[in-house]
Order: sequence, then structure tokens, then C-alpha cells
Amino acid sequence: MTAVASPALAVPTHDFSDMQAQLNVAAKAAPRIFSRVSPPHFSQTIHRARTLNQLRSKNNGLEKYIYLNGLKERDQGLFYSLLYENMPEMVPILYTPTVGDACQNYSHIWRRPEGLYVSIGDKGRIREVLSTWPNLRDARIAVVTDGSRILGLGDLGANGLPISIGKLDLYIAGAGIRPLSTVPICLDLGTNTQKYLDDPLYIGVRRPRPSTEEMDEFMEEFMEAMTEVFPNLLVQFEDFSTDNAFRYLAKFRAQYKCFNDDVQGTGAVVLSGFLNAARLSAQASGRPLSEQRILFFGAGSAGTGVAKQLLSFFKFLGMSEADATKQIWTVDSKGLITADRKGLQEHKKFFARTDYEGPPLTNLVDIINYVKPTALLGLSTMRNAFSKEVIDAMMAHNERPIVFPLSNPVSLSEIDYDDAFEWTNGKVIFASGSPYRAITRDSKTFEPGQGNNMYVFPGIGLGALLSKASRVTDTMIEQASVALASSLTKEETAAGLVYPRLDRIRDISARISLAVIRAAQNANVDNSPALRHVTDNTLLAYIKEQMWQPHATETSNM
Ligand SMILES: NC(=O)C1=CN([C@@H]2O[C@H](COP(=O)(O)OP(=O)(O)OC[C@H]3O[C@@H](n4cnc5c(N)ncnc54)[C@H](O)[C@@H]3O)[C@@H](O)[C@H]2O)C=CC1
Ligand SMILES: CC(=O)C(=O)O
Ligand SMILES: [Mg+2]
Repeated sequence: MTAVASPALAVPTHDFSDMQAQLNVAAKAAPRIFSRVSPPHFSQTIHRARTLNQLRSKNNGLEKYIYLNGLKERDQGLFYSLLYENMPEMVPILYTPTVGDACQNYSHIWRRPEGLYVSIGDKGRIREVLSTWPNLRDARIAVVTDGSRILGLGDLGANGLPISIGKLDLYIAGAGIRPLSTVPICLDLGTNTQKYLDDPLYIGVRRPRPSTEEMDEFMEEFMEAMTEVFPNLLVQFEDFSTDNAFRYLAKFRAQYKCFNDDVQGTGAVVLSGFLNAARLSAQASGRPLSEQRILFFGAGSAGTGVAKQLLSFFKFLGMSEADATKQIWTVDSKGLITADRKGLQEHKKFFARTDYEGPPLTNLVDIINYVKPTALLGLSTMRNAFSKEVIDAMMAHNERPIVFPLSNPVSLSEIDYDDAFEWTNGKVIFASGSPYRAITRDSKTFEPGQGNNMYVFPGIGLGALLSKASRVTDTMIEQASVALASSLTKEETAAGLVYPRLDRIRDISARISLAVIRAAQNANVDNSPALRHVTDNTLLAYIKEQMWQPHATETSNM
């Protein structure tokens, strides 16, 4: 392929277990053929161990990513069953942080078509291009990126496809969506990153990004064509640059079944972790939720999405909008955002402070000393921005500060868990966008949380699909968040976790999905009337039954 010239392509259709079955039939008829192609004492159990062994023998994350990618092509059933059973080990390879390396190097490690590229040159015939997708009738969920802001790594152009693939792997493993139902899409619209334009191996179209007007025309045609070609599809927008993330969400959400993961998914997941963190901090301080003071370091699509989600929840608790807004401060690259700042971008205006009158506050320690936040949330892409001085300032005002460095991948995290732990003597209530290892002190284990939208989007998607929702409403997102917050087991609560453990993801996705279905029903956007008349327990069991099992016979309707 060139991904560009041949726009659409192709999910792996080879399933080694099917091949094995065929070979077994062949072996009965002609044993000598079988003995040549497969070891006579082949054992699936030993092969699983062998595969994990091969994976673990690779020296670095990117090698592991390439290995797993090859495994998915060779034996999809084995790939997903290993992923499902080894989430804490494999998710950091297929998703953040290693998927960031895979994206940055994608043109160099590319081996085969594995998603759908729609190019700017396809404008005027996007419907035709989408129709080349091999599994049209099965398609249920698409993750669509334009590669313009992949994690915190910037404009990676057509190299962004692995982020769509990684998110969909989480849908499959985490919510039991069938692989055939997923459509990873990268819109190949050019890139403004010169390094890629100069790279002879670059996989995308070699041109700068289009003007806003041209991009808007493209997106309108794209969304219309998507609905015609894939009538049952839910679209998850992923990693669009800030302005476009907000603009296309606002433009399309009332018309199409879609949501923006970075704005809404992140809002939901961080609200959930924050609620559990606020409960833990209240045990030390007695401070009620309504007195939390939240400082956002980074006010882009994710920071603003989270701030709006918190605001909406405070209002749900009965606070007035004015009172709730007063609990939130935002900071961008120019410092504390105040309403008197000239040329403030539209999305920053809502939380701009009107109650600060001094000279611009640009230093984070000064800002903390002024705001006295109980929670510091990083969505800035600024590696190590939460220095020892910053953490000392947080400790000066809090017995147990909430510190969430949420930027991805790890190389852009505002603070590492080790540092946060040491500098607070283990008092920090911590969650990060990318995973960190637990710390053991005096035989006690301290587990960092992972505040990543991966906890919610699989359940949001599953709930939207099962309820046949025509739209994704704010209440569906909010209820997903509340369901996640209340999904901690007694043991997880006792261990001081703010998010559940990842190996329970299917149970969590089922609970989130239940909450999303009920919210869709309450908003009258559902089209699955039978689900309205069953109890929550029955519905939960039904949701779990619908989940695709790796290696299982394909009976799911997803
Ligand atoms: N944990 C999670 O689930 C998610 C994490 N993210 C991460 O959040 C980060 C930001 O993503 P977006 O909001 O979409 O990006 P963005 O580009 O829209 O926003 C970045 C923000 O950081 C601010 N910033 C940049 N340099 C700064 C500095 N020196 N001091 C203070 N603020 C500074 C910018 O002014 C801007 O407001 C990325 O690393 C992304 O991977 C995004 C979505 C989900
Ligand atoms: C997690 C995610 O969606 C991001 O970092 O963009
Ligand atoms: Mg994202």
C-alpha cells in the first residue's frame, strides 16, 4: 500500500485458530501434510506461554509493540485473549506510553495495512472510499483521528493511526466489542511537522494542513458519508488539535452519534478519580467536596473538558454555577488565566478569573501560594513541571494534596510517581495519565492510579451501542463517570485507590455501560425499548452476555 494512494484497507482476517482447525481436518485426511506444517505435539497452553516468553524477551517497548502487532495478524484470537488476561502488562505497550513511540515511528515500522486512511485528496468522493472497508455491515465503532495532536506529542500527521488502533484494542479487550465491529480511521490531511514532510519514508500526503475552511468542508462530507456508509456506527473523535476538537464536537454532536474522547472521556475519567481522591483527602482534612479548590495546569481540550465536567457535577450536587466556577482556577503557558488578558482563546474564557487584580501570575509556585489549591491537575504536556518547590507549596496547604499529572505519554508527565511519593512522604493522592509502578515501603504497597480515559470510553461506547442511542448526551458521560467512581471494591477502597485495578476492566465497562444505557433512556435518545423494562441486575447480566470473548464462537450481536 501506500496508505495514501490506496485509501482504505484492511483488518487482519487471519485467525490462527481457524487455520489450525483447517489443518487438523487436513491432517485426518493426510497426516503427512499436517506433520510438515505444525508440530505433532502442539499445545495451545504451551503456545500461550511461548508467546508471552517471546514478548518478554524483547528489549524495548517499540520491539514489543511490533511483536504484538505481528501476533495480531497471525492469530487474532490469541492476541486478544492474551491482552484480556494480561492487561496491566500489555496495555502500556499497545496504548500509552509505547503507542506514542509507535506513532512517532509509524512510517518506519509500517508492515501492512491495518486501518482506514481517508485523504484530503479524497474530498468529493469520501463515500466511495469508505465503502471499500471490508466489514461494512459489521461496523459499530470508529475511532477517528486526524493525527494533529497525538497524546502530547504534537502533529504526527498520518503517523497517528496507531492511536485509533490502540483505542479500539481497548474497546475489544475492555468492553468485549467484536474486532470485526471496529474501524480505526486516520484522516490524512497533511502535517505541519517539517520532519515528517522531509522524511522519505513518510506514509502520508506530503502537504501542510488545510485551511479551516477546507478542513470544515472535508469534515462535513466525511461525517455525512460515514452515516450513509455505516448507519449503525458510533464515532469517537480522538486527538484532534484543540480548536478542532471543540469545534467538531459542537458542530456534530446534535446531528450524529459521536463524542470526543479527549474532551468528554477525559472529563468523565478525571471527575471520577477526583471524587475518590476528594473522599481520601477529606478523611485527613474533613474538608467537604464543595470546599475543594482545583487548579488546572494546562487549559487545552483536555483541561477545559475536565473543568467543565467538574463544574457540571458541582451543579448536580446543588451548587450554583457561580459558586461552582469559583472552585476552579486555570493556568496556561502564560500563567494564571484572568479575564482581563488580551486575546484570550474562546475555550479559556469561561474559567478566566475575574477576582484577581495583581500583576500577571506566571510562576506555578506563586500561583499555588495565591490559590491554595487542594488539587493540582496537570494537562499541559510539560515534563517535570511539578517540581519539588511546587510539591512543597502544595504540602504547605494540605495534609494530603491531590496531584494528578495527566499528560501523556510518560515522557511528558508533569511529575513521576517516585518523586511525588518521596516529596510528600507518601501522603500524595496520585493519578497519572500513563502508568507508573507501585512503591513498597515498610512492607506496605502504595499503588498509583491511572487517570486515563481508557477506563470510560469502552463502557460509554458499549452502552451507546446496546441502547442504540441516537446521540451521546452530557448525562450519559456524567453517569459513566459516577459509575466508574463507585466501582471500587471494598479491598480497592481500603488500599486507598482512586481508580479500580485494570484487570477488572470488563466488569467496570459493564457497570459503566449500564449507567450509560439508563441515562440514554432518561434522555429519550435510546432505541432499544426492551431494555427499559428489565431490572438493573438483569440488564447487567445481559450486557456481560453481549461481550465478545476471545476464541469464543461469535454469537454476540455487537
Ligand atoms: N489522561 C488522559 O486521559 C488524557 C490526557 N491527555 C493529555 O493531556 C495533555 C494535553 O492535551 P490537550 O489538552 O488536548 O492539549 P492542548 O494542546 O489542547 O493543551 C495544552 C495546554 O497546556 C498549556 N501549556 C503548555 N505549556 C504550558 C506551560 N509551560 N505552562 C502551563 N501550561 C502550559 C497550553 O497553554 C494549553 O492550554 C496531553 O499530554 C494529552 O496526552 C489528553 C486527553 C486524555
Ligand atoms: C489518553 C488520551 O486520549 C490522550 O492522551 O490524548
Ligand atoms: Mg486522546
